[in-house]
Amino acid sequence: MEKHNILIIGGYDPTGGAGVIADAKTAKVLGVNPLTITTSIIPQNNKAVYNKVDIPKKVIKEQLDAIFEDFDVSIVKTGVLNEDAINLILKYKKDYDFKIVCDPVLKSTTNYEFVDENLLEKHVDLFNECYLITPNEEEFNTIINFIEKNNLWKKFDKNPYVLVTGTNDKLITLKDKNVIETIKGKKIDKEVHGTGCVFSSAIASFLCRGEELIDAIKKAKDIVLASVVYATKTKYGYNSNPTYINKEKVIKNLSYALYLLKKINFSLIPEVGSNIAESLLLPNSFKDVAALTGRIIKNKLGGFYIVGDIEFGASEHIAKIILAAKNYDPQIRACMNIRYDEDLIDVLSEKFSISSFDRKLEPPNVSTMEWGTKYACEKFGGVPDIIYDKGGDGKEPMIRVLGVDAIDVVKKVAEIQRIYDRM
Ligand SMILES: Nc1ncnc2c1ncn2[C@@H]1O[C@H](COP(=O)(O)OP(=O)(O)O)[C@@H](O)[C@H]1O
Ligand SMILES: Cc1ncc(COP(=O)(O)OP(=O)(O)O)c(N)n1
Repeated sequence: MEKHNILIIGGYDPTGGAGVIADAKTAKVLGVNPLTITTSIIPQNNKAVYNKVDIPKKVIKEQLDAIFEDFDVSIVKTGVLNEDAINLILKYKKDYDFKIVCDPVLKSTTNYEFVDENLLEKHVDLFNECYLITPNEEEFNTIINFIEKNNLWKKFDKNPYVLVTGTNDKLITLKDKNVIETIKGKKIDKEVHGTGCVFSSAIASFLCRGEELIDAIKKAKDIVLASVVYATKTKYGYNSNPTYINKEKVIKNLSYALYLLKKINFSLIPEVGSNIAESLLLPNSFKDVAALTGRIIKNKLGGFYIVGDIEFGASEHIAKIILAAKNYDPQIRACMNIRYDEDLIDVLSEKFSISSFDRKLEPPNVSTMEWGTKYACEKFGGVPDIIYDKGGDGKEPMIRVLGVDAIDVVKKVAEIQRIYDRM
């Protein structure tokens, strides 16, 4: 029987940017089986929420009965709820041993109020039974003020964890509010629909996989950051896109990229050899970048050898290009250096975006790759497909191909090789 079942109970956002669809996408990306119960249909998009139609209590109960009759559920993650849904969850909590992660969605990013004071008081009954509550700072202050104003602390005989979310997230317990841990984050300049849903369902999913709470939160932070970086642009905003980029994914991409490279007659190999690298999302150092421990080098038969293994921290040179490029486009995580050819560059401009730097302009005491990549990206106004330089004292001219992952880079290299072979 499926071990990792998470039951998501929340509202239905037809765009999939938030609500049970966003939660289910997140759980699925994390290898957890998403069981979902819809409490209300909420027609909306990134411009506005247009309605909220509650599902009848009988139908919510039938969904619960059907699931618990056939599945073991270790974690229940809640989003937009109504009073009937809360009463049923509390009833089931008495009969089944599951932890509740509650994302108290009081209002939407587009300022639609999901919860009035009567329903907020009902939420207080639920909070007491939660393992973790994940309000953003505004929701947290609303909840605490409401409990204080209505003298509702007497309803709490338990002390649930609360993660007050923001750029940095603060883990406390509800009653004594001592800070247990602060989880630091990176803010991307983008307003994305559904980040609260993705974050809380990612935490719930990692808990479902057996992670301890603080580890689950830290790993979920990477997921929600990726959901922002890879968010889907819509007419009025961005929809969250839960994405899991971990070391396993990076190594798999590089392995498949090398498999593809062996399928082409790759001959654009520089004297110093080529390397190909891919990083984790928003790498902090070359240790977050995987590459070949050796090189791709020419053999005497006009082909090439792939020397070494794929390891994180294996290449500082190519890593510096990716580390610099990420500041211009966080989706660019891969790069490969190939042989420079002047005639080729002229032709490539018809198919690829290109920029360059001149080593003669390099300031003293800088990393050439870091300075050169920044220079080329500034000149281009982003990250181009290709960055080249014509070499310098004892330095071979070089073409560097950049992309969203190693597979993307090798596909570009294959096209460049086809163009070169036709010249
Ligand atoms: N633009 C962003 N860049 C990076 N992280 C973000 C961004 N937007 C939201 N997050 C993260 O998603 C989580 C939930 O976002 P938050 O704004 O706190 O809640 P909500 O979206 O429910 O208002 C937080 O950990 C926050 O850091
Ligand atoms: C059905 C549904 N559930 C949750 C939300 C909240 O989404 P959003 O407004 O983007 O807020 P966060 O998920 O970022 O807290 C919704 N709009 N619809």
